[in-house]
Amino acid sequence: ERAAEEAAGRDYMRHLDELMSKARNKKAIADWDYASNITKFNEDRMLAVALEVAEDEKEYWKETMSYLWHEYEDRDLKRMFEKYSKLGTSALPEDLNERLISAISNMQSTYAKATICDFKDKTKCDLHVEPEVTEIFANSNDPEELKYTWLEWHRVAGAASKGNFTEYVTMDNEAAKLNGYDSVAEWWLSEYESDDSEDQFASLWAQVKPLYQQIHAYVRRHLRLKYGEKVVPAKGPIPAHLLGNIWAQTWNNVEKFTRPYPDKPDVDVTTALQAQNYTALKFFKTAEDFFTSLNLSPMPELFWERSIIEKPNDGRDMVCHASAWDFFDGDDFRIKQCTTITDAFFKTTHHEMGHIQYYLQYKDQPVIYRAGANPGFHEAVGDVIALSVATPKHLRVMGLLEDGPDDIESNINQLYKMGLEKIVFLPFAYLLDLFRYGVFRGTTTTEDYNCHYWQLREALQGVEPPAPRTEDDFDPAAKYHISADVEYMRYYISYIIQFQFHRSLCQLAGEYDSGDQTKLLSNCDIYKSAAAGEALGKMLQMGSSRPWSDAMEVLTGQRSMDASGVLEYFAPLHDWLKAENERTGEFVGWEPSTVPYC
Ligand SMILES: C=C(C[SeH])C(=O)N1CCC[C@H]1C(=O)O
Ligand SMILES: [Zn+2]
Repeated sequence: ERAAEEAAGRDYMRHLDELMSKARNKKAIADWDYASNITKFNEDRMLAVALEVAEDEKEYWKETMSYLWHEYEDRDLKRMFEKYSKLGTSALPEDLNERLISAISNMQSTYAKATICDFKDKTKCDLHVEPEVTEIFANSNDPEELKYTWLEWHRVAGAASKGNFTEYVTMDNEAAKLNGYDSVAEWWLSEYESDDSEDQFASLWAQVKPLYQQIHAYVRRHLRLKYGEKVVPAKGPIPAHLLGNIWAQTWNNVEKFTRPYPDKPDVDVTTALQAQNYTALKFFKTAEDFFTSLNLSPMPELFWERSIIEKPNDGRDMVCHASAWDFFDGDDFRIKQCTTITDAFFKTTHHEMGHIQYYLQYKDQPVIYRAGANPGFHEAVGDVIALSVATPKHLRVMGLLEDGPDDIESNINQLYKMGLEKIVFLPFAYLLDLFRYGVFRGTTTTEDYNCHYWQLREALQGVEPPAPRTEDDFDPAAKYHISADVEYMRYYISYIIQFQFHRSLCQLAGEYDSGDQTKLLSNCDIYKSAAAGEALGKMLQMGSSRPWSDAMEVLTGQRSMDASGVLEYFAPLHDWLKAENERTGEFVGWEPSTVPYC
């Protein structure tokens, strides 16, 4: 009897998979059309399709819940039913779902359309965050220009969305409760499939915090030398506008004037890319070549036809923030990004193509399993490839870096450059969702949004705002993912596990052996390694069909996330920074900020 019931359940799952493939395809097309051309017409169509699909999903859900899947023996069949039992935002009554979708699309539109005036030419007022504001933070050395630009961007893209954000929190929490979660925080955490995920995240931070504090202290000293004691306090947090990035999330743009050994040859990839006339298309073809060198999949024809790889110049409003899209029909996969010819975008292109590669590897899974093993896995794929590309060894193979010394000092310079991207990012990524967990749980109310945000920014990241802040400001929404309802713990996890993946892939490629000092993890390049490619492909093909520990084990032999990969990779830098901060007597850590923000 039960066997017959399970057989009926299996048939139903096959049928539902077909229906869900069509529903998700229809929704993805409407979402793409809106994000790539923000008009009232496209917004209305996106909303109408979302509500129509939500109604269909409600019907499917009723049918799904009529099966006795809790008693099923077949673990895989049970896993599929369990995942389909979570209706998501479609569980909301139509009017509340409409309010939720509108609140998010209003924030997305505000962020995409936000412009500021130029500091030097106040008549030029069409500066967007990409590329103009990003470019100012990459190249300006004028604290006043940086402060002005920082304040303006946070006014037009942050404060402007406070109302919509509050509406979004209320509606999204309602949806969470209808799915059996106390708040959106628990819903987001459920994606990591452990009952102690928050403790795991906290323990990872405890492991990497000492390394972060060392690089923070070193950078603060060099910024103080450059801008003076009045601008950069000796023992205080670092003012957020001086770190080369509008969100202070990665600091690679201060590398050129803070390098440990300035007289060693520079590794300025941006200059080389521009000098060699790289184009956005060449970025994509180069990234594709790395994946095919591992015997992984090339980009399909439709990808090249339908992706948007440069900012359109037809005056349309578009969500420029880089994204990779699965249209759930097994053929249509696209990237949308506003490429500029910089080292940062060269890496972003690999990052986005990592998402596409994951989509391609699991495209034959049932739709319900076409996701990362956990959200961090999806963010790690492209970055793992970029870790190989970023090595001097690989850059020389590409002709982007002339031959130079492979001595200790050059290696410290290289590790420092990588640390400004990978170590520095960890507290930022961690705190962004610590902030939102507090908001969803109600421990942070609308009266203390900005205060709690900056308390976390000071406590974990050791940065402070360039000027006093009040609750009329709403600085979190000045970051795309807060305005676009994109969970962010995935990036924190990615920046930890990508080093576990990199270490295993490097061992498979014969590029790394922990006992062999001549094979540094930070100089490993897995390019053309069939063994590495095969192992990576096997993990990616699993999608979310098994708990992420099983996927992690397939590639690394480990079943848990740990910081041993990142600590091993940066060990020489950690030692060097400790010695250097002792030599200069730099205070490690930071005293409370004197800038009022609560
Ligand atoms: C490139 C993407 C799209 Se998934 C992105 O949002 N990233 C990649 C690095 C961290 C995070 C960010 O830009 O904040
Ligand atoms: Zn990503």
